[in-house]
Amino acid sequence: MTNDSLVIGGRTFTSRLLVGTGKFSSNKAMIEAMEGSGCEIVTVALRRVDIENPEDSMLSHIDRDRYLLLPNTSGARDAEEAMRLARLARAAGCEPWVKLEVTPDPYYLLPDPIETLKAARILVKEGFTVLPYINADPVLAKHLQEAGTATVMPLGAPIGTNRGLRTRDQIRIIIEQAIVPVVVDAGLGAPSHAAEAMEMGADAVLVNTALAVSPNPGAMGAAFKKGVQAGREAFLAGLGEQSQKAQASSPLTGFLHD
Ligand SMILES: CC(=O)[C@@H](O)[C@H](O)COP(=O)(O)O
Repeated sequence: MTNDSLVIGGRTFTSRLLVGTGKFSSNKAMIEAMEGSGCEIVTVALRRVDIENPEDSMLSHIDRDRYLLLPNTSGARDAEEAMRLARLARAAGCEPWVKLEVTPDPYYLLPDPIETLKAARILVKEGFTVLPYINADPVLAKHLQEAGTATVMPLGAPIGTNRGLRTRDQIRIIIEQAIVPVVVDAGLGAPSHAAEAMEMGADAVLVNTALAVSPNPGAMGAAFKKGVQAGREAFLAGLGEQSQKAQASSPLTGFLHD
């Protein structure tokens, strides 16, 4: 497929699969997953790394000429904390891009819509390219886009649950109304989940846990890559409508367009 690039914040990407770097058993496993997936954007939790230290044991493994490092504010419990982390990353020389996550509830890790919107408005004004992680709420997604976020990132299911597209109907509305790329993030536990999101018209997906917990992260990354590509190609090709009633596959009349 040609000329089907993903544009986020004015930058063009070939891959529609973003990868998270948490929970891997080793840096080697993380790199294998990244390479297998063909991703171009990797997100890193600012709380887990020493962003100011190029020798940081995890960061030093990521080739920044090859991957765009997308700092995330995972662990932030309110807007202030998230903004502090984002500014810290920029001050340390990272690109002014941030995956904005505000998750006050440690049990379900569901994002706080009010604090996320508050932080997004301020960070956009400060010149950040903001990619907010949200529950699959179409009204919130609209507010964020109006505030100038570069994407919206609705969750398929809570982080780390591998439960797939539990929020399917809401994501469908977000996609229908979106004016920025929709990146389905979190809970995608199998390549088929990623394919389903892409078939619906999502612009990209972000996956971490499914790769990190696989005994073979490189192969799982490659499997997700294929799932994303297949879903995208099916979306562009145009899927048939679903119906309740059976419709014969071999009608007795001639070709539809004779
Ligand atoms: C790494 C990251 O950004 C996660 O917060 C993200 O939401 C991924 O979720 P999964 O681990 O469920 O793939």
